[in-house]
Amino acid sequence: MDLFTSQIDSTQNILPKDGIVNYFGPILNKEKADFYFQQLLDHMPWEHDVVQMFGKQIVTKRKVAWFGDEPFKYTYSKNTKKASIWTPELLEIKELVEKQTHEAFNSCLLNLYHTGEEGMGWHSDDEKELKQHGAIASLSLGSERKFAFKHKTTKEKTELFLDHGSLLLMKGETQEYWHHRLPPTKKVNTARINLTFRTIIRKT
Ligand SMILES: O=C(O)CCC(=O)C(=O)O
Ligand SMILES: [Fe+2]
Repeated sequence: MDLFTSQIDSTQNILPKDGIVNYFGPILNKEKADFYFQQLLDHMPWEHDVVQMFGKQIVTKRKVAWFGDEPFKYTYSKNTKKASIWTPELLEIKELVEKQTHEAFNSCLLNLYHTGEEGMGWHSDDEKELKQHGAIASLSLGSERKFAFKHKTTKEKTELFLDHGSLLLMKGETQEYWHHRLPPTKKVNTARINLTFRTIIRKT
């Protein structure tokens, strides 16, 4: 193990309280991370997202794609989407993420940020379709970006950089007590793809 990787402790909680966030650093080597980045960039059915802002529907520059075990329906910002079924590449990545985290996931939301000027505002991943206190694993590909957490009541902040091929895991009460965001930046001119693996509650 080299000095760089040995400095990342994936068992360390990067939140001071009210939730658990672990940063694993890169779990893919550069060659594999470059390969998946290009594959996903070229072959995902990318669509602009629609979000609710000050009571209005806004079409984002950022694009999304959504996959799952089944054609799950998922509603956020008053917008209902239907999941596509996993591609072979996404299944490979999902298995890798599950092995690292010892968690299981049944869906994935992918985000494509074309440049640093695209980001995602403060939110928590607490939609009613998601398993309560379920783990969310976030794999980053492409340009390195800052990611931030802010406590909903105390406003404490924690920030970190998400590297090419890296994995972040949010679990426990994280979504209940913390917001997170991907701040926009003028310092980055290249694209980033993020995959967030989640658990959707199956309706019986
Ligand atoms: O791009 C990221 O790192 C975060 C994405 C995110 O928070 C989400 O999709 O809910
Ligand atoms: Fe999120």
